[in-house]
Amino acid sequence: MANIVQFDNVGLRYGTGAETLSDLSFSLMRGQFYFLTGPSGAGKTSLLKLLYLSQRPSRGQIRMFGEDLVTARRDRLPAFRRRIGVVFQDFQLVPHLSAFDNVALPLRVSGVDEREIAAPVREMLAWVGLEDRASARPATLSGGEQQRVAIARAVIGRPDLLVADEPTGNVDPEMAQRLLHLFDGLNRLGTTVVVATHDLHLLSRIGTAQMMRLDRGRLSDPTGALRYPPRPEDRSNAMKGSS
Ligand SMILES: Nc1ncnc2c1ncn2[C@@H]1O[C@H](COP(=O)(O)OP(=O)(O)OP(=O)(O)O)[C@@H](O)[C@H]1O
Repeated sequence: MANIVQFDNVGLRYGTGAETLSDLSFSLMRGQFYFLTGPSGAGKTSLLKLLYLSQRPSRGQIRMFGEDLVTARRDRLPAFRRRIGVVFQDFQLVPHLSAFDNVALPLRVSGVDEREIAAPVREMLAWVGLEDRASARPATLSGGEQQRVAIARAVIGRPDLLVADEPTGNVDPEMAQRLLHLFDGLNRLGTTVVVATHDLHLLSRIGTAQMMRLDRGRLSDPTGALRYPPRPEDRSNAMKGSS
């Protein structure tokens, strides 16, 4: 399995304060599902911001899709971003666009023919239970409805990497289950999925998911599964397991 993201000794500091994230070294594998957990303030959103390129690290190296992000030219970043679907904690819907046009946005940005946009957008809105609200502006939608529009927008372009920040925080358990099913389906098509959540109930739903746990800006990785390169003892354990 190829890795799609690799962090080496990454740190993030906002302004002149202490580091919010420290010594992050891990890789994310293509087609794998990850849950990111940890207490409030541990740095989950900050780590996701590094993943969806809204923050640059203060130190260390990040490789994504085989390229070094830290040294990449700024004009390369939009091309990277088009490969990443993001469900923001505060949704970040475009206020003057309808639910339909918000969901259509990634397809239009990627230059998909206008005649090929309506069907998938309607299908996606139906999946998240909003087929009747296609023409509604975000301000007229409830928090949970806005969240579902945000999710539909994040997944419609079948991104290589999906990053979701508490994507089920505003919906009931039944809808949470349905949305997770959507992520799972996308993951089965090859998208690497990273979901930050406090919802322990969700974690048990994807049996193949790996856990990433942040505590005060550091990743605890008891299994060594995220470590790159593997520690010698992980390598020998893996060899023992395969014999
Ligand atoms: N733009 C910023 N400027 C300064 N400090 C920030 C900024 N964003 C986050 N922080 C600080 O970084 C730390 C980690 O915040 P972050 O939002 O990443 O945590 P979190 O694990 O996502 O929390 P929660 O679960 O409550 O959403 C917090 O102490 C926060 O105050």
